[in-house]
Amino acid sequence: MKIALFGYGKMGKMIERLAVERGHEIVAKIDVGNEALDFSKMDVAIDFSTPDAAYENIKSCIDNNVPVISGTTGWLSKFDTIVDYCEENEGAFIYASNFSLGVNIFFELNAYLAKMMKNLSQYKVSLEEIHHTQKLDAPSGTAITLAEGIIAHTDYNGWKLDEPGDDQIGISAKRIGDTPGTHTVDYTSSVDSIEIKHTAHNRKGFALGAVIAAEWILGKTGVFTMKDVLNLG
Ligand SMILES: NC(=O)C1=CN([C@@H]2O[C@H](COP(=O)(O)OP(=O)(O)OC[C@H]3O[C@@H](n4cnc5c(N)ncnc54)[C@H](OP(=O)(O)O)[C@@H]3O)[C@@H](O)[C@H]2O)C=CC1
Ligand SMILES: O=C(O)C1=N[C@H](C(=O)O)C[C@H](O)C1
Repeated sequence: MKIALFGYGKMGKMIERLAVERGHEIVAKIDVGNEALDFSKMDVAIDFSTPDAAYENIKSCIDNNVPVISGTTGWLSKFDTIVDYCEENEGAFIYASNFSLGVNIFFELNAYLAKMMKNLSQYKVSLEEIHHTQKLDAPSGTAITLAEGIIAHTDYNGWKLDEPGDDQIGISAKRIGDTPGTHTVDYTSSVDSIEIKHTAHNRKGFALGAVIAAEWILGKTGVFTMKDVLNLG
């Protein structure tokens, strides 16, 4: 498979390594604008760029009939627009705030726990995410997906960084050293706490998930999720 990498930073380089190990070829490594790109050489594009760049990168892939996988976080105000654009233009697109198998299992566990906690008003939920100091966005995309997973199954009305209202899920975002990504969901009452936690030890799980998603989307049309790719739940 001929893969174009939009974003050749920490994730782009890790994806290159794993993709080549799986027998794929990297035909483009794009770090800035994409004016001179030859889309006809690409079977699939993988975008791990920046919050400012992701929307245009994804749109240009759809415009050129190249299936696109995006893991870039921090651009979700434009997500619905891209979904509509992809459907109108019969493109192929997968976004995931986190491509690792472990986090996608964690998302299922989070939803299951939220359903059990729905009527237990003595417990207040909160989220914590810890990442490396170069991360541009806060809270992390993964923390937002976790919050949305809880909101879908409880009476919480939204989430907020730090100091949440009574009906909001508080998210604490910490930036420490080179931390690849740690997410904790905590339910606390006056007598005890229940915590579930996912810790990434490195970026390999994210990168492998993105390459598997790229292999899966080839030949398909539509907007998909990692739940489709991994056949979870
Ligand atoms: N969904 C998931 O599983 C995961 C998502 N992420 C997300 O992926 C994104 C990238 O993460 P990471 O690799 O760590 O970040 P890096 O900062 O290491 O890499 C981002 C790269 O994008 C480049 N870039 C800037 N502008 C453009 C553009 N217009 N088109 C293409 N590339 C561009 C940057 O180049 P330059 O340095 O020259 O500006 C840089 O090389 C982040 O949003 C992060 O949150 C990260 C890990 C897992
Ligand atoms: O920026 C990162 O590094 C990561 N970003 C994603 C996020 O915002 O959730 C996924 C992972 O946690 C690493």
